[in-house]
Amino acid sequence: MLIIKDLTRRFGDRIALDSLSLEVPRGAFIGVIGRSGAGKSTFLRMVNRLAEPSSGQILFDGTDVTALRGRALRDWRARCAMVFQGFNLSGRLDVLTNVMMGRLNQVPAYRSLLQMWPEEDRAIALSALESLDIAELAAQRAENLSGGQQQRVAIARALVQSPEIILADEPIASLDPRNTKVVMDALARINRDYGITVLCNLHSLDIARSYCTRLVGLSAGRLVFDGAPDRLDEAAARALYGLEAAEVMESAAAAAPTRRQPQPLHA
Ligand SMILES: Nc1ncnc2c1ncn2[C@@H]1O[C@H](COP(=O)(O)OP(=O)(O)OP(=O)(O)O)[C@@H](O)[C@H]1O
Repeated sequence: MLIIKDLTRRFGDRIALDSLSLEVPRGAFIGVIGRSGAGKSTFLRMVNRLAEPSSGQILFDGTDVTALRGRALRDWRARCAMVFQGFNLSGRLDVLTNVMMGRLNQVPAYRSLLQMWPEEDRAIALSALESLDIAELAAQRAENLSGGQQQRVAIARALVQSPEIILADEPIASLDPRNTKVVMDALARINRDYGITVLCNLHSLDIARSYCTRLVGLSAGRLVFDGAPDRLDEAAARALYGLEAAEVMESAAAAAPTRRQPQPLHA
């Protein structure tokens, strides 16, 4: 169980996240929604400790994550893998090496520098690529892939960390609708098949409602909604999206009303 207690982050006078408290059970698929600047990225980055809280606590299975230092902090970062909007791959390296980078926590640094990856890590990386249906891309340079393929490589890299949580920060923001579906289906499948908790920042309410089992809505750093997607009514949408609420609700209603079942990546 991930427990967030009164988590707050200030940047000077500005409060990016304001006393957020949440309990996230294992295996949840949570969509973090809200307008630009609501505090979604700041929240996810603090869970991974890429950003430091100004106050408050993050607990995971009883461990105080906010107090971790050194090796224990590196281990935590391996247990809650991040997936970014911009993929963060090394474009000139091949796909397999990019994925094996996710094993760095388990491999001495000199081995990765010398490209001396243990056979076992190669096998783990290949198997992660297979589970995302992109094993045939293993030898290609990452920069030659489409956005959707690159994001699946980034998800494979997250998977080989054997994480308990995946923190996906706008993973589909730069993708077209087809690749959006491929990437969201991949996250849904990982959540379902491996029981990995997923926290996913999303701009699109339509996508959030289709894929997530619970929505956490932030507005100006404060929690204004926490519940099942079908409980997000017009009043909650107004609290989240202000004047744009009607527009956002309309486009979400026009899309599939029920939670999408993940489809095979290449049906
Ligand atoms: N490093 C920083 N320095 C100063 N202010 C920051 C910094 N990072 C975030 N902020 C501010 O904190 C607030 C929350 O930002 P955050 O990026 O978490 O929002 P968001 O909901 O993820 O937005 P978006 O959807 O546009 O990515 C914003 O007002 C932002 O300007």
